[in-house]
Amino acid sequence: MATRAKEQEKEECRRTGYTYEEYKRTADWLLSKTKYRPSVAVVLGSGLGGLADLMENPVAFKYNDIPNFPQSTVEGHDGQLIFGNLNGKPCVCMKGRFHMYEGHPLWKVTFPIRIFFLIGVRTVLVTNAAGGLNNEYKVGDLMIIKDHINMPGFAGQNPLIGKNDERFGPRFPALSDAYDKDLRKLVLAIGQELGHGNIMREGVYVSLGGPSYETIAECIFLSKMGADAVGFLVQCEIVSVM
Ligand SMILES: O=P(O)(O)O[C@H]1O[C@H](CO)[C@@H](O)[C@H]1O
Ligand SMILES: Nc1nc2[nH]cnc2c(=O)[nH]1
Repeated sequence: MATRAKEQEKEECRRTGYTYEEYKRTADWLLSKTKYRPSVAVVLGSGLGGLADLMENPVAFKYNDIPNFPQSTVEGHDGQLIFGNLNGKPCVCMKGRFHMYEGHPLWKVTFPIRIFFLIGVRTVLVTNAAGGLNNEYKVGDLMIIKDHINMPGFAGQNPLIGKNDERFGPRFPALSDAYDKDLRKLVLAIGQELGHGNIMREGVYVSLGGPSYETIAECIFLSKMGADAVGFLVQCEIVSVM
């Protein structure tokens, strides 16, 4: 690797985040390239990228082309940010997300959420492929997250570590209502209306760092702790802006 690139990588590792101006630069770049001004963002996890193909009049940006944007390295995560209309409503979709196990620090994993905030998004729907822990769940069930257990947080890994910028939220955000009650009710009601009531669940998501999946002993432990499903870091995306 060239010396300059190496130096840049080291510098990135030393950081705990971008400056507000750096986030703003990315947000302004996107706003200058599209006329869409979405208030809703959807993060599409493994196997769920197909939703972006339903967007009308899409305007797509490869993550590589967006200033400061991290790169997707996981199979099935396309690495595109797509603006367009979903059912007539302007939305922005992330086709592919970032994970800690790819080597990204958490402030980079959550980078797009701060960009969404700066472009005017106020509702974020986060999706992900997770492992079921609740014995009553079946393969293919859809669980709405009502609360989470942040295991990496117990070990000092949190996207909010570092100097706090109040423009993104308080130093100590309360998480007793991290997942909007009305939105959860709405998703359940729509699921039922569409005839999917039999696969709809509401539960607690526990996040681990990955990439190795859980042992049987770990699944028993996580389930006893109160978790219904397990995956690799979704909730940290939620808390990066409060
Ligand atoms: O939907 P995504 O974000 O890819 O998440 C799930 O899928 C990947 C592999 O199973 C893991 O990252 C897991 O958390
Ligand atoms: N951590 C984790 N992620 C998953 N994604 C899909 N299945 C699983 C699983 O069993 N565990």
